[in-house]
Amino acid sequence: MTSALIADGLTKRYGRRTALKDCTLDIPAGHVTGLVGPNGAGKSTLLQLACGLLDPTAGRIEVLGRRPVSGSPKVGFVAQDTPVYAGLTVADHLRMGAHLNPTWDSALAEQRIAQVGLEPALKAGKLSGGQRAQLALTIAAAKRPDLLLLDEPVAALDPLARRNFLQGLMELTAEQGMSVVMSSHLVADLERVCDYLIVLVDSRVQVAGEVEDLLAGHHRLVGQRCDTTDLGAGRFLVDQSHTDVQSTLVVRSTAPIDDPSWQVDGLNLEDIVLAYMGGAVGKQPDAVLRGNR
Ligand SMILES: Nc1ncnc2c1ncn2[C@@H]1O[C@H](COP(=O)(O)OP(=O)(O)OP(=O)(O)O)[C@@H](O)[C@H]1O
Repeated sequence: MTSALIADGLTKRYGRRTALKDCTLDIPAGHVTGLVGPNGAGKSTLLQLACGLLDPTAGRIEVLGRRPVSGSPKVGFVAQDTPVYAGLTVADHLRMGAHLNPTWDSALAEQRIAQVGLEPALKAGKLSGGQRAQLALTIAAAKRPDLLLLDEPVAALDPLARRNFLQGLMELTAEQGMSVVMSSHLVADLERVCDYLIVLVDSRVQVAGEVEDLLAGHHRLVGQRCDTTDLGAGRFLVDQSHTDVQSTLVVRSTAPIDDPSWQVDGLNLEDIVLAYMGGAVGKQPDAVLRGNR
């Protein structure tokens, strides 16, 4: 199997509101994928379509080569509010997980609970946000899924708890070789753990690809004020700002830019994400938009 998730023209509408529009993706298996975008961009909707909690309005989605089915043992899902049963203990959660999941790995669950310092007899309602997130991750991972979907798993965590959570996630992916798709607003965190990135803005995928390729393929160009409508073949404008004398462009390019009229610098992942989130893509003609995908 080579794809963890394929979407083709995937669209989800709630009544008249479009949450996801014409989304086309092919996420290779074995990656930790970051899903980033502003509030309301459609991230949760995409994850819920991927785990079978929602049905598409139009288009197609395939997860691990099949149409998503809610409750599949091959797919683990941790929802945005890391739901746990307040009246049940940590140990009760593990017993329930074992009862409900044919592929449950008790050793993994118990080892993780001990490792992250969760007291088995403690009721989940008494756990902190970070501990709840660790419990939810443990339950999802102990299913030994091939794909783990995490909806803003670290949003409520302090920096130390976040680091511990992400460290735990990296260990799990290294040990189990599973694919992960994780939404977050914290791009610096995603940069540490993700090797694939999707930027979703206004219900549309603006860019998706291997982090390494995105870093290599995006450039900041600074030079004399210019007309940006013609950047040349294979170059696509992502964002632009101008003063009276100077233009600063963020450009995606299929080849290195070797042009003495520009000062060309690399970008980090956060720069790239911000360029797409606040950038010129949505204001460009269709031809340029298509080129960006
Ligand atoms: N059950 C629903 N009924 C109606 N509209 C919805 C529903 N769920 C989501 N939406 C709308 O769909 C759009 C996408 O929402 P979604 O929750 O997928 O965004 P998101 O990127 O996850 O946002 P956030 O970063 O704030 O969690 C939003 O405009 C939202 O208001």
